[in-house]
Amino acid sequence: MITVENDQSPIRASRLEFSSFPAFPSLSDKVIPSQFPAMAEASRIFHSTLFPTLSLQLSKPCYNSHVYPSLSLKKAPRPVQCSVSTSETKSTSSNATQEVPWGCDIDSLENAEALQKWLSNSGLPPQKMAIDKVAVGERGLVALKNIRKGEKLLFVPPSLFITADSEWSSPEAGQVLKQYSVPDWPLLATYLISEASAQKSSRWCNYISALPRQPYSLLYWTRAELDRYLEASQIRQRAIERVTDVIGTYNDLRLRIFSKYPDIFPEEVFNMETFRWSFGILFSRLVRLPSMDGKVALVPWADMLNHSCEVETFLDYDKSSQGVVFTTDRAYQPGEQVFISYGKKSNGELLLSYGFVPKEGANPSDSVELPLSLKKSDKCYKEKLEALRKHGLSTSQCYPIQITGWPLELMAYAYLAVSPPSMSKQFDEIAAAASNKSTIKKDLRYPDIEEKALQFILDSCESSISKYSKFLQASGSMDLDVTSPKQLNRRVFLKQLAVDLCTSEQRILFRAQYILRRRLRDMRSGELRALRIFDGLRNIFK
Ligand SMILES: C[S@@+](CC[C@H](N)C(=O)[O-])C[C@H]1O[C@@H](n2cnc3c(N)ncnc32)[C@H](O)[C@@H]1O
Repeated sequence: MITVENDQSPIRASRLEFSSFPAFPSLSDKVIPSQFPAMAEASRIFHSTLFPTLSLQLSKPCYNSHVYPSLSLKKAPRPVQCSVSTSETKSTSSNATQEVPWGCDIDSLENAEALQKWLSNSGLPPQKMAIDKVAVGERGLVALKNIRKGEKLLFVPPSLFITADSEWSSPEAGQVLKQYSVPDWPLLATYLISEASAQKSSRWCNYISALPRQPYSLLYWTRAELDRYLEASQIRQRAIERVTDVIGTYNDLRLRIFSKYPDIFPEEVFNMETFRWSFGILFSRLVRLPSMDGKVALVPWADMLNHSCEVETFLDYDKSSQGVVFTTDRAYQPGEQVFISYGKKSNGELLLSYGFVPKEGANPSDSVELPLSLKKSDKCYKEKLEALRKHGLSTSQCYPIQITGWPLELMAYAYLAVSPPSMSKQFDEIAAAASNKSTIKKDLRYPDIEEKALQFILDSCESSISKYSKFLQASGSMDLDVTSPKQLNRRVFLKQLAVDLCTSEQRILFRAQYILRRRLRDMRSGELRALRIFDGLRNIFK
């Protein structure tokens, strides 16, 4: 989705309290306005609606993989099994080459003119921008006139939104899905395929023809590509989970609904490839509109805007003008590309949903997931695990680190990991502080084990850093083993994205490593000084 309610993203930590380097104060519960509701929300949909079993599949839960309440299909209370092979199966290996028979290549302006014409005939007011080829994002909206800072733009009326309430070209298909109370995301994914297959008889024909034939997102990376290029990054696991969710969603729809109505949902049209496409479109273009009670919608025209980490303006429904708008936070001159923000997302999240990585250092919201684990050899392993489980956590947790700090929950987890048996009475309190769900005081201090806790985080950072270094060193010689030029181009492109991501994630870890080493050095030299003073005093008294 185009804009995400980033802090509430299902994928990313919600409501983390960050402690910043070097003083560790906490910034808590900063809620950021949402625009392109993207990927994050999708995962919430999967986990919370159709597929109650999915969240249980995570063997190594990331920090908030479990935050979504579960709702289920009214007519299908039985849990759904999603079987996804983690090897390079047909469904994942062939996805790089298979394309749907609609949409277009976005490196050209094919179909863009027809889209603009259709939009103005369908109620889009005259615009100060037009679709054009751009340096960032291939196609985008470019200013036709001077645009002032603080100006409202777009005004896309609700009649042009695609929502869960939109009319179907095939009313029977819509009725069946409503009868099964299919949640918004799978419903919209099915709707898009249904309308695309209706071609000219769909009112969205011009819109669909201008959508990318193959949206950029990690949904289109094969399992082998994820393993090869993203081994060092936790985003690999998130991408696998997302692919699993999409395949599970499709299988669930097929088993429960499509197979019962083969005339309405023929497999030639409603299949894994078309669902990969429609979910790819939703992940990269769906908008969540806070001023419409969080309704999700595809908003033609608005979804031609590309993201910039430097702007802080989001799409939303404007009640006074009754349309989707955004307010510019800077001026634009004719010919300049106009940007919005897709939300405060890390580079990994941008790659996951939108298929791009911002330039190094350009994203102030960038973060990296640091995995932490309890040691199996810990004398209190069982007790600690119990305390963690009680608070919805596991022996392995990922916490996001930013260039400016890390969440207080991470420090709490580290305290728990290094706490000795004599602290067993505090395990519960510490585990609660390590969870983003609990509201208890997070800023714990245990001076006796602080050094050990910091060393534990440092060790985890260094172990992650070495994985990134290994990949980055090896990446230079990768990919020379392909035979076709097309395959080579694709690999070089994916590898570059992975190198950019890994470089940015490693950079954050280097910063954390520096801060941790400095703190440990200061603590140790302080201890040494105290010891010397103590020895000095002892000698005097002798
Ligand atoms: C909502 S669409 C924006 C319109 C899109 N460029 C098009 O031609 O259809 C989101 C997609 O635009 C591209 N995009 C957006 N912002 C970008 C950026 N800053 N850098 C590179 N690609 C970007 C990505 O392909 C992303 O999946």
